[in-house]
Amino acid sequence: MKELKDYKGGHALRTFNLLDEQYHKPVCDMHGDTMIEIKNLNYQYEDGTVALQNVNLTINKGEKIAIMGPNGSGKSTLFLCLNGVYKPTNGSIQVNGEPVTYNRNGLKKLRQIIGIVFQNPDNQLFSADVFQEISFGPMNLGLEKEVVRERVESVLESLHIQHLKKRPTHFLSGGQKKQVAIADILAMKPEVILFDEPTAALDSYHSQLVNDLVDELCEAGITVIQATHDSDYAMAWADRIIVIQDGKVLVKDTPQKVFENVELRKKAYLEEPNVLKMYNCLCKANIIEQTNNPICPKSIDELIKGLE
Ligand SMILES: Nc1ncnc2c1ncn2[C@@H]1O[C@H](COP(=O)(O)OP(=O)(O)OP(=O)(O)O)[C@@H](O)[C@H]1O
Repeated sequence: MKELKDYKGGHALRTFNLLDEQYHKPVCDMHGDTMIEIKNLNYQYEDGTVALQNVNLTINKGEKIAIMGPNGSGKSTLFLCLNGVYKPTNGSIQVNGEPVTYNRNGLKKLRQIIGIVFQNPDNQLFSADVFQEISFGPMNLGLEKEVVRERVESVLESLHIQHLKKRPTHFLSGGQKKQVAIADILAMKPEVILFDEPTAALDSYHSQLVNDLVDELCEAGITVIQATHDSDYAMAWADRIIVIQDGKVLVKDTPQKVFENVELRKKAYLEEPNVLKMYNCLCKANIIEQTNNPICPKSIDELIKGLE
């Protein structure tokens, strides 16, 4: 069993036990194996709104993907298609090489593989108390009561929220609801987790908790796809950024390539990451020689280390 680092200040998620029966996949270099293949995906809402148009994407196992784009560009709709809440109007989605089927069994199988943490936890939590809430998914999988209990306890412990176990879900604070919504999904042990703006409405302490958890999941080999408006975070965290606008994929590339494209940033209302601003200033002042260092580091920490 591999254990991850203890968290700064000892306050956060403690260790997340990897490679126990928690996850199916061992920690290894899984990049390169296709996890999700989306072909010509279109989605139109009942009122006629076309939310996704001709989306083509390949997402590899273990990849860290940030989905960015202005409000209303189609990020949440894409997530809901990936989790089978919406059936594409046209096009197809393959997961682990198999096309998604929209009957009961097909959707059950899909949701075991792909979990979604909704932007607003009130759309996700519906059980009377936290224990019941987190048990719901594993119970639905038909697991033994004792196995379900163990899974719930383990997830509560990993997230450091054992104290919430008996609390009514509707009395929880926004940050606590978000943690329980994440626990819901972890208890299902998915291979892919979709986080729809996971730190929106969280204070900096709880944002850090969520970001630390995401890092642990990635280290465990889970494929994580996050919708975010935070350029600094996406620059530092993502392997690739997919930019969506008006339901279409504008670009899918490394964070550096995406953010260095000034036209694209303007078009998609993406903020310039601070590290890139600083890098450009240092290049202009000849403190960094751009010819020798043509790629902007992903974070200010890395940039400073490079100057030492
Ligand atoms: N239930 C619905 N019925 C009709 N149109 C919808 C519905 N839900 C979303 N839309 C529309 O679909 C488009 C894409 O919305 P979506 O929520 O996917 O965008 P988003 O990129 O996630 O936005 P945000 O960054 O604001 O969360 C928008 O034009 C939105 O108004």
